[in-house]
Amino acid sequence: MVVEELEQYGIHHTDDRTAIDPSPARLIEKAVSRGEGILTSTGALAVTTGKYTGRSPKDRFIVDTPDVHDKIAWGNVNVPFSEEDYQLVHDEVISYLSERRIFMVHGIAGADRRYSRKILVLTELASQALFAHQMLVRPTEEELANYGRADFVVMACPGLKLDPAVHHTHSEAAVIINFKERVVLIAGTQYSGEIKKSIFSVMNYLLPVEENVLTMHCSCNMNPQSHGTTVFFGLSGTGKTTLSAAEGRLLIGDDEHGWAKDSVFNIEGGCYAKTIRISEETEPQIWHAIRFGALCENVVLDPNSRIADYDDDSLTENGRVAYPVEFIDNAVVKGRAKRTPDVVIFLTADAFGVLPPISKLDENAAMYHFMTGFTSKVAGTERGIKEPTPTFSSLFGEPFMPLDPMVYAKMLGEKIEHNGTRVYLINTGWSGGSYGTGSRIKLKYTRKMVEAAQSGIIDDSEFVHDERFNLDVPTSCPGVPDELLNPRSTWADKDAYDATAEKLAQMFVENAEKRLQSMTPEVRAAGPRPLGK
Ligand SMILES: Nc1ncnc2c1ncn2[C@@H]1O[C@H](COP(=O)(O)OP(=O)(O)O)[C@@H](O)[C@H]1O
Ligand SMILES: C=C(OP(=O)(O)O)C(=O)O
Ligand SMILES: [Mn+2]
Repeated sequence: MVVEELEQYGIHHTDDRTAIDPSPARLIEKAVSRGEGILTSTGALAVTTGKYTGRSPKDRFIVDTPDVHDKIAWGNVNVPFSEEDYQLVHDEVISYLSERRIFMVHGIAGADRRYSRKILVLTELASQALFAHQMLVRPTEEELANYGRADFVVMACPGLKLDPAVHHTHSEAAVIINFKERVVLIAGTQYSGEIKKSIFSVMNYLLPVEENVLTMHCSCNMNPQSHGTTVFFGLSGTGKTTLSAAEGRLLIGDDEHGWAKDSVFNIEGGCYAKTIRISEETEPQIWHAIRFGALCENVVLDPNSRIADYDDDSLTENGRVAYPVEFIDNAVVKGRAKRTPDVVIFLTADAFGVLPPISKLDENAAMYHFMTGFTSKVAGTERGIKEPTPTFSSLFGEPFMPLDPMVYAKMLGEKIEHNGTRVYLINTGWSGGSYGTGSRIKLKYTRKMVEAAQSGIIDDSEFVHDERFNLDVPTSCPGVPDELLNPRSTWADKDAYDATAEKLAQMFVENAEKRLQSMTPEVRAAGPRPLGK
């Protein structure tokens, strides 16, 4: 059976210890007995991932085959890889896996079964199999019995180091997506984020092209009474995971969703939260999800008590924990809502400390900011990022989007218009100065702003128009000090604020000129307008 199944994917397996869909308990026992990891004091499995503790965008490739050649937005993000080189790496991966014990996880991407795809993950590590099991949508027994051939196969070999001179990769690591063969090859990196984000990239191609479903880099939660849903777009570190796990809301998912004509659904079955400086007080739900069945990556433990020190960044700022959605008390285990989002929130973490913490966007401003995707990358999630770095990333997720950004932007624009969705821009970044002088806006205040946007009460505030950023800013919000809502008032040095704000407004304009040629004049006019002073 196993041998036959693997043969379908070209693996002539000789090791009879292949493990098929072991339970989390068995995977954890295996991982511990093989020395892959240890248990934390709360029962989570803890591993370290070596050199790669974050995603490695320079090592990510898409195979340039004729069927996708004209559809992919090739460039720095979607880097082409030749079919010949793919074959070389593929053969290497196949012979590597053929000689080893393999862990197989039959998973699903897409909680709304009308749009789901079967994803088979093959990995050499029990701990990565645990990750795949907890992070993908878990098939029912019936679905497992009728699984058949997978739609996509992910082969993860963290221990296989490639040779750039031979394999024409960027380094010893590579993540290579092949839409023709329906295979993802991962070599040389153990950071599990590569598994989930490569599957996301695959879905970001398949669902818009084959199903007319908009895929989004966002979290999603629901009002338990009205069932109204909110999606939170945002690049890494802006607060998707943190803010979607909220008291009094039902969690749908923390990172990847589809928006169909009559539903919004999680692409995954688990969450992948940052652990750095987490506290029980500010993030209680995530805190309590760090338990047996969860996988911690690069979290520092006391050698004897095995108590985690979440403040210790000596391994990385990007410590993580992966857990199934049901580890959050109030999760929608089915992973979908039978209605479309009422509220869209764009999260940005502005390290300049000059954008208002909340503003309301009309349709044109929503399109402008979706196309622009401004934030500051925080340390750790991507290799090489050591401190907050301003960046523009279309759709708040360019690294994962294989198609032209306009494809997704048009779909979102139509959906927002059709649904009458309210859109807000929320800055979870700095206040009272830039990174270094100011401080990060307090999570408790951001949560209040999110609640006010969700309930709509924020719309009852007075609004002032910030001329420079061209944003409508409320002057009050329940539970938030008024002065916090106007960033200029939080800076002691007003001249410094003006100069910094002017610089950022100018960066928006330059970005639009360079990268967003396809914006309509109305959309472009909705962006920042430097005051020239
Ligand atoms: N005001 C705030 N809003 C959101 N997150 C905040 C805020 N202040 C600090 N943080 C921290 O920033 C990080 C946000 O990361 P996360 O929620 O994992 O983002 P994402 O899921 O978008 O990558 C968390 O570590 C959180 O504790
Ligand atoms: C896992 C990731 O996602 P996020 O930081 O958005 O949670 C990542 O970007 O590697
Ligand atoms: Mn996240």
